[in-house]
Amino acid sequence: MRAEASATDAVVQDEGSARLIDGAAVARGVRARVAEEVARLKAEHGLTPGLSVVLVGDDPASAVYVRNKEKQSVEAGMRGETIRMPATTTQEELLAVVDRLNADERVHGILVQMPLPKQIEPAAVIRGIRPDKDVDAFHPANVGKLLIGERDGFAPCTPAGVMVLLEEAGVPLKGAEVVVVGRSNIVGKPMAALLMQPGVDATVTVCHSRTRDLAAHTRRADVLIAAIGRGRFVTADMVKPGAVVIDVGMNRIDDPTTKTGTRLVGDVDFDAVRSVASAITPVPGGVGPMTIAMLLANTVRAARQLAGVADAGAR
Ligand SMILES: Nc1nc2c(c(=O)[nH]1)N[C@@H](CN(C=O)c1ccc(C(=O)N[C@@H](CCC(=O)O)C(=O)O)cc1)CN2
Repeated sequence: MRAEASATDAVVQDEGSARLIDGAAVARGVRARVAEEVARLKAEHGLTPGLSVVLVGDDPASAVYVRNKEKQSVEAGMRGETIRMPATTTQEELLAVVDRLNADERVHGILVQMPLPKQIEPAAVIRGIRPDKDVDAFHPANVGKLLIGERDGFAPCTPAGVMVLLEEAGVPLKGAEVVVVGRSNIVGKPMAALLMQPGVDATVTVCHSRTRDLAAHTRRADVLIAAIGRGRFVTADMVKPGAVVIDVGMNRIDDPTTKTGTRLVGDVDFDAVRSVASAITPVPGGVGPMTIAMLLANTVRAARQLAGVADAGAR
């Protein structure tokens, strides 16, 4: 199966402003392809892909993401489970659970939800997950494989989702100037690696909080990817007219006009940038929904690889 599922209605256009890249619609397409592949694996190989998510503590946002991961994996026909552990869990206790999942043949994908409580070192937990079940693709073995282009590893879900959005929106990348703002291990760095892959062939610049004259870099971008974690950081004057703008940010800000008193904004000043860009992802409804869709796609691939079943799309 190819994750680059064909989705209808990926792009919506309003007069006089940038096309909206509809991540929710593209994610639905990816999930539909995942469900088809799960049905095939069950029927032809008696194989049910299994995803186990571990949630430590009671971060309210994490609880929502984890619930959606289980719900969407079950809807796709997979075996989905959530293991909930208290906020007082020690690193050893968490590693013991990870070890059990590593050894469980019904489990093909393991994910430990981030952030973790302070007493637990995320790097130690990530290293504890078997690389061939590491569907988050945070393990150094998968990071390395991505960088050197070994295709049996996994790509992290959020940047992999951005690649699918760009493809669905028909954005040309070969030789294009792509500027990534943000250098995190989860988004910025793997995003740059995916864009540099042979066959994609973008020219990539990675900027960050210490970059001198950031706007001089961002204004050169044909495709600008904002992943710096600061609300509405990218303003209209930082964007080249006609650029494609992908907003990976998710920042909750106070808004007394809403029922909850807060609102989600991206790293891009959406209303202003929309009148300069040619296409843009909204927040919410842009990159966010792709994260879980790509997690399901990675889990199906893990199941296939662990069982030695060929990719139907590659036959
Ligand atoms: N182990 C991991 N932990 C975390 C990851 C991850 O990929 N692996 N990413 C984020 C959280 N996350 C998934 O875990 C995630 C974030 C956002 C969305 C999403 O669909 N967002 C919606 C808006 C949701 C809202 O209203 O709050 C959107 O942007 O439209 C899905 C998954 C950190 N932890």
